[in-house]
This record gives sequence, structure tokens and C-alpha cells, in this order.
Amino acid sequence: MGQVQSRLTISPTPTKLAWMMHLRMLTTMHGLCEVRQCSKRWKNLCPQTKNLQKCQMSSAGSSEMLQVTVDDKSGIATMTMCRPPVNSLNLEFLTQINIALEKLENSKDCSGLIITSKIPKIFCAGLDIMEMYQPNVDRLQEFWRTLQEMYIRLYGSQLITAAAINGASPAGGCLMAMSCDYRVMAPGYKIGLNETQLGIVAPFWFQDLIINTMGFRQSEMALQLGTLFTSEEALNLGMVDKIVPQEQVMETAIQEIHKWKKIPGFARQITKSALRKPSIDKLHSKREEDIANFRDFITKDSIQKTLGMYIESLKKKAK
Ligand SMILES: CCCCCCCCCC/C=C/CC(=O)SCCNC(=O)CCNC(=O)[C@H](O)C(C)(C)COP(=O)(O)OP(=O)(O)OC[C@H]1O[C@@H](n2cnc3c(N)ncnc32)[C@H](O)[C@@H]1OP(=O)(O)O
Repeated sequence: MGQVQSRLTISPTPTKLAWMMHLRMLTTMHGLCEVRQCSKRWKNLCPQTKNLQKCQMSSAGSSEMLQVTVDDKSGIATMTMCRPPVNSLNLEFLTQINIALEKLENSKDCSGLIITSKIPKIFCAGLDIMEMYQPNVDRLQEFWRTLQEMYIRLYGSQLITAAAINGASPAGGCLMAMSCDYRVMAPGYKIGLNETQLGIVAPFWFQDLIINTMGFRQSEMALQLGTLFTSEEALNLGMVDKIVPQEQVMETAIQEIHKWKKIPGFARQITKSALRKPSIDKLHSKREEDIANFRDFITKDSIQKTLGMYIESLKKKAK
């Protein structure tokens, strides 16, 4: 009973076909041939290993941005982000995450997923701001589509998902964490949707996600003020579920997934899907409109100016 009995697999629907075509286009556009090779290698490797299955997916020129391991005994996968300096999400990194999510979702050996970071003190700095500054418009649109895809896959996953938040988690990092079923965080870090502080706007699906997580009133304040909460504040608001010392974050996430695994998988999955489907369907139905809104907003002169100033402030701070 502890095992997941059934899992929705990705069938060869038009959506899947579109996704495959999208991946193919990306590999051509951005020289991601290694991603494809590695995803093949992943398929070949996993059945051959005995206990700990290890997969390393890398894109051209940057090795081990994403490490995925699946513990054979427990069926718990760990996805470890390692894109220095701050795990910011660019197009290639998001593509790798999506490929890994698809593989894990389709793997009968995997029932749970933990997302964490290898970079000290950083979980994920959110979107790579350089993707939005002086962008190539085609790439900008692909970037946003790929982020939408990540949210749809992670929030809609049939797996038991946990974020082991072992560092700062602003904006897109917070989106990623909130898309999981459970969040355990180390003390002393910041998390939240701080978009307004950068002069940008969290789109409707970011807003829906935070509202679903911690309720309307607290979300409307948090979103307008762009508040980054301390771990302790986030716990009080329900944005995260537990705080434990840094060195216990992973173990706590594993224990929590074991707890969830005791619930009959089919019942849990149907319940999760019923709760999350309306938000996911909403994005599906407005996907192209959302991409166009994002493109038009980001390419405004005033927004470009604001982003430029923000990048400068980050660089000055880093010196
Ligand atoms: C109707 C209208 C509808 C409109 C719809 C429009 C929708 C638009 C929405 C767009 C949504 C965006 C969501 C996002 O995720 S935006 C990104 C937000 N992220 C942040 O603000 C985080 C910024 N970073 C930090 O706060 C800190 O870096 C940190 C993560 C807390 C880490 O601090 P630390 O002191 O350790 O590190 P440094 O600050 O010194 O940074 C080290 C280097 O990393 C670079 N850096 C940092 N963050 C990013 C990033 N997000 N992208 C790219 N690069 C980043 C930083 O510049 C340093 O680089 P350097 O060493 O080269 O100077």
C-alpha cells in the first residue's frame, strides 16, 4: 500500500507532441545536443545500476548543472541544482529541469522527488535576469514558455514532491518551492515573490500559486509589497511547512516523503489533481496570451531601464 499504485503517464497527445517539437527546436536553436544525448544516456543508465541510480544531465559547456539521483529502495529521486553562482533559471537550465521532470514522472521506479541545491546558502535566485535584459524576442518567448512548462509539470506532478530549501529562494525560486507538495527550510534565509521590488509584476499563475499556498489576504500584501520573508515568517504564514537546521533539511524531506507514501497513492494523486487542476487549466487556456503579455511587458523601454538598474545594483552589491 505504501507504493504508488498508478501514475498518470504522458501519452502521445498533441500536448506531448508539441513538447517534443519544442525540445527539438530548442536543441537546434541553442546547441543543446548534449541535453538530448544525456537524456538518452539517462534512459540507458538507470536500469543497469543496482541501488543508487545516478544521472547527470549537462548542457554544452556547463557540466552537472542538474544532478538527478533515484534511490532504488525508496523510489525517492533527488534533483540537485548546481548552476553557479546562484542557480538562476535560464532557458537551458529550465529545459534540463523539464526533461528531468518528464523522465521522473514516467519512471515506474520513482514515487517521490526532492528538489534541493548544491550551492551554499542559495536554493534558487529565481529567473536569470539576463534572459530578460536586452533580450532576443524569440528566445524571450521560448524562455517564458519553458518556465510555464516547469510550473505545469511540477505543480501537476503525480509524484510526492518536496522542496529542501537550503538557501535563499526569491521569486522564481519561491515559485519552484511552492509548486511542491511540501517545503522544509533552513533558518536564516529569505523566500518570497519580490517581483514588485524589481519593478516587475508576478503573472497571474504566480499569484494563484501563492494564494493557493497561504490564502488571499496575506498573498495580496506579500505580492504588492514584494516581501521577502525570513524562514520563520514564511513558516508562520504557511509558505513553508517546517524549519530545521541546515544539516537536517534533506533528511527531513526524505522522512516527510516516507510519511506521504503511506497514503494510498491513487487516492492521494486524484486528490492532488482535483485541487491543483483548476490553476493549471487556467494557465493552459491562457498560455499564448501570457507569453505575449510577458514579451510586451519586458520589452517596454521603462522596464528595460528598471532591469538595467537592478542588474547594476546586484553587481555593485557583489563587489
Ligand atoms: C499585465 C502585465 C503582465 C505582465 C507579466 C510580466 C511578467 C514578468 C514577471 C517576471 C518574473 C520574474 C520572476 C523572477 O524570478 S525575477 C528574478 C528575481 N530574483 C531576484 O531578485 C534575486 C536577485 N538576487 C539576490 O537577491 C541575491 O543574488 C541572492 C540570490 C540572495 C544571493 O546573494 P549573494 O550575496 O550570495 O550573491 P550576489 O548577490 O553577490 O550575486 C552573485 C552573482 O549572481 C548574480 N545574480 C544574482 N541573482 C541573479 C539572477 N536572478 N539572475 C542573474 N544573475 C543573478 C549577481 O549579479 C552576481 O553576479 P556577479 O558576480 O557577476 O556580479
